[in-house]
Amino acid sequence: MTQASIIDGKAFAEGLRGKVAELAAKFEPAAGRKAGLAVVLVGEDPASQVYVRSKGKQTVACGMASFEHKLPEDTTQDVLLALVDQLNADPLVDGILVQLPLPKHLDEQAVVDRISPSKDVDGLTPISTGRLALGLPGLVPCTPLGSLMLLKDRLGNLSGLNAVVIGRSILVGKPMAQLLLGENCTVTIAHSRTQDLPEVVRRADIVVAAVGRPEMVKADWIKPGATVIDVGINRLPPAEGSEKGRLVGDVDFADASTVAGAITPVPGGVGPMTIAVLLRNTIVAAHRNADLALAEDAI
Ligand SMILES: Nc1nc2c(c(=O)[nH]1)N[C@@H](CN(C=O)c1ccc(C(=O)N[C@@H](CCC(=O)O)C(=O)O)cc1)CN2
Repeated sequence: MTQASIIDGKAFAEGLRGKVAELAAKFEPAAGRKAGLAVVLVGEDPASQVYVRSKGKQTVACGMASFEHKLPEDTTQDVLLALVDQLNADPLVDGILVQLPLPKHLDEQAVVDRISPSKDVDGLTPISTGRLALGLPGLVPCTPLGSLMLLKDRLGNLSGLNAVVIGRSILVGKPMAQLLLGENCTVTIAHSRTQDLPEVVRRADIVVAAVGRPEMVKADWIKPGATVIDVGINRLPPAEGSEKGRLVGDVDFADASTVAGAITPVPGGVGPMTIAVLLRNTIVAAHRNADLALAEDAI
């Protein structure tokens, strides 16, 4: 039985952060200030708190300024929009990220829409989304861009490959499909209403799973030798006697590894790329905002 090679997102992310740090070190004397990232967290969601803490630490470790804004769970839409306006106007802030999901009473899309496109390091505003769809340069959502970087590093040219993206979220599925289309893949977006999903996935040279259903994709869904990118991060219920459940992806890793050519693990695959690409997008935005040249394709 063959065994898939493991795509090490943690190591790749470390390399990317190293490149960001080099650029940030050169940016500071050229611009007369550090590149800056503002992260907004509303409420007490434990996973979001961990991600936001990690973002702050990694921003500072790369030599950029981190501005953290923590708001209570009962924050009103008006207060949140006023904070986004304030960050849009702040010349020390190059990138703004509102951690998702927001508490249910808030209108997520309206908040994202308020972010200035020049500071949209999450790539979620209508302008960024439209530019991606048109194939124009812009800021691209972090998880899909990180997944594409891993794919290109593993496979080189993706042109002509069949890609199936499972999931159609704004954060991952849709932008991922656009990025793969931009690489001349033949792209299928599968979702909860797709008929005979295993059969659709079996045609794919590249599978990107982003549905949020623990270990849904099995070995017999995978074309032998396919490259599998697992975007899912699901915490299983804790086993008896332990406090925390195991973290698994949307792909049954042990099972799919017997058929795939290469596969990302969870943890240590796509997850670490999400924050590394956020830092990459921040230094890119900083150069644009300060009118400094940067070879964006090189990072
Ligand atoms: N505004 C945004 N909100 C959210 C995004 C986003 O890109 N923009 N993505 C996710 C959460 N996320 C970052 O915000 C994120 C998820 C996972 C990881 C990560 O490194 N995961 C580790 C495991 C971590 C653990 O033990 O729990 C891994 O996979 O190895 C980083 C960032 C939703 N919200």
